[in-house]
Order: sequence, then C-alpha cells, then structure tokens
Amino acid sequence: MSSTSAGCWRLSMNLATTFRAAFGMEKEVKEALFVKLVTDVTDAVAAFRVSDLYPSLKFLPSLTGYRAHLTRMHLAADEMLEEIIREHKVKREGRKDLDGGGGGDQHQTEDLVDILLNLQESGGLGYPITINDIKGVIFEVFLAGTETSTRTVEWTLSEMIKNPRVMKKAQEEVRRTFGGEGVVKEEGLHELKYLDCVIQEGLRLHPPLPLLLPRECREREEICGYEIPAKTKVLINAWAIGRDSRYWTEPDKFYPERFMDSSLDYKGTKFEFIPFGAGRRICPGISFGVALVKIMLANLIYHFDWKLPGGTEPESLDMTEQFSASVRRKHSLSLIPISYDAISPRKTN
Ligand code: HEM
Repeated sequence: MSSTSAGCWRLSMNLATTFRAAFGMEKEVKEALFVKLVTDVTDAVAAFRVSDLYPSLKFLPSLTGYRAHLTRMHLAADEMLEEIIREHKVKREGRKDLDGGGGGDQHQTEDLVDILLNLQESGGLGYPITINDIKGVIFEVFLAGTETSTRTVEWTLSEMIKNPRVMKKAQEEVRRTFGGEGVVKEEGLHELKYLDCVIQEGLRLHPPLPLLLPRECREREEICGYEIPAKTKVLINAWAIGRDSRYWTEPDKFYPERFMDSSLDYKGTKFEFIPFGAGRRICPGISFGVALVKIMLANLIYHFDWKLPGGTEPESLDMTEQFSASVRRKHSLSLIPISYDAISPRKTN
C-alpha cells in the first residue's frame, strides 16, 4: 500500500514486499527491477502478436522485434537471479565461518533461495540440481505466485467495498473470531467460513489468470461441432465460464452465499469454477495462495474500516478491468482506512 496526497491509501498491493520476504533482500532498486520484470513478462505473455496468427512464418517474431524483447527480458531476469544467488552464497559462507561450519542456527535466517541451495549441496532430489534449475524455480514461483495473489486480494477487497453488506458480514466474522486478541492468528483462519466464500466469489468473478495457461491439443478433437486439429494452441476462458448464466444464477452479482454448502472447490474437477486451472498443469500453489490471500484480507478488514475518498458511494466504485495475462484494475484502488480498535471496539480514526 502507498499513501497519496489526498490522505488515502492506494492499494497497489505490494509485490516488492513479497519479494523481500522471500529473497531476504533490502535494496529497493532490485525490488523495483523485480516488480517491473513481473509486469513486463505478464504483459508479454498476453500481448497480441501477429506471429500467433501465422505460426508457420518462423521469421515473424524476429521481424516484429518480439524475439529481441523476450531476449532482453530473459537477460535482465538472468542477471538479477544470478546476483541473488551470488549474494546468498556469500552470506552462507559467512555464516559457516561464524559457527565453524557446524550449522548453528542458520535455519533461523533461511529463505527460499537458501533452501534450494541446501538441496543442491546435499545432492538434489535423486538427480543433481543445477543453478539454472534454481533460477527457474525462483522465477516461476514468484512470477506465478505474486501477481495472482495480489490481484485476488485487490479484486476481492474491491468487491467487498462495493458491497457493504458483504463487508459487514465478513468483518463481523473476523472480529468475532479474533475478538479481543488484537491480531489475526493463523491458527484461527479455518474458522472464517464466510471469508472463504467471499474469496471463492472473488475468484469466480475475477480469476487473476483469465485464460489459464495455454495448452496444445495432442490429437485431433471435435468440440461442439468445431474441429480442433492436433497441435492447436487452446486457450480456456475461465473468466467467461465464471460468468456464464448457464451455470450461475445472476452471474454478475457478487453473492458469496452461493458457495455456502456448495461442493465447488479449487481442485478443478468441476469445470464451471476453475480459477486455479485444472488437470496436470493445475496451480501447484493453491493452498499457499489461498492462505496468503485469506490472511491478508482478514488483517485488512479486522484492523480497519474502509471508505472511498471524496464521498464516493460504494456502489459507484469503478470496476473496469484491464486485461493482460492477468486481469488488473484499470484504476488503482484508493481507499481511506479508519483504524479499528478490536480490543475495546470503538472507532479511533
Ligand atoms: C490466489 C492465488 C493464485 C491463483 C488464483 C493462481 C492461479 C493459477 C492458474 C490459473 C494457473 C494455471 C493453471 C492451468 O492453466 O491449469 C497457475 C499456475 C501456476 N501457479 Fe498459481 N495461482 C495462485 C497462487 C500461486 C502461488 C502462491 C504459487 C507459488 C507459491 C503459484 C505457483 C504456480 C505455478 C508454479 C504455476 C505453473 C504451473 C505449471 O507451469 O504447470 N500460484 N496458477
């Protein structure tokens, strides 16, 4: 979140914070570079390209400059990951020197990169792990995990602001559950059943990856009378499926109660609800992603009441979407937080 001159908070949900937590780095320049890379790569994946229409014309990506653009991003990402790994190696050597190579309490300061380096040192997973493998894992996890979770929090909070009835019900649940404890505790999150439904409804209307990941058809198929030749690139529109009136009553309405006592889950076996995809390429970060989103939202609505700046009425909150590989808000979400004292409930502003 960042503050604006108008005294409200802009929820440009912070990819940089996630980056710092995982890589243990503090240099803002690198955070900024990482955030820019995530945005550029996401946009590059989604951008319309003439070469997609003529895949047999292999020279087109070079001619249009797309290949050069990808190469530049690849080099920038590689350089950044190289440096992250180098810094971690230097720190690890320092730690080993300090405790005479005995291991000591090094686990206390370990992050994802350390864990992958440990795994590499101890011989891998039955096969050796290369530095390129480590770079690939780091970049994929953070590319796939940050943008998606961020967008889910942003859209779900937007929907709650636009629907004060839902906000009130979710807030009552969180504040009842954590009452006078003053903090949202991870152990109690499973009790927030209504918030679960709110998140599901947020993901139905705003799946952060609206077209999932592209598939290639392995053999010729016929679907609804259309012939799909082998090797066709197939895109699945999870966004449209989530708003299809054949499967959802009042599909455009934000109504979390529709998920109460429903058998729909995130496993991708019921195709009307596939915000995490389905099949072999289903998101491997579902549990982590949902927990992350839930703890962020629970904290935001436990500690604060929210209102729109300039006396804007909740129902007129602009929800225009901007489509890329992920769906972002066209206009960032600017809100005024009113701090809420959960221990002795009284609005303190
Ligand atoms: C609310 C949060 C998230 C949503 C909505 C989400 C959604 C998705 C979707 C739709 C896909 C493509 C699946 C398909 O095409 O069938 C995907 C892939 C992926 N997700 Fe997530 N994701 C989230 C969080 C995370 C997190 C936190 C991580 C990692 C820590 C993660 C890691 C991945 C990876 C590595 C892939 C690529 C899998 C592959 O290439 O096969 N995701 N995610």
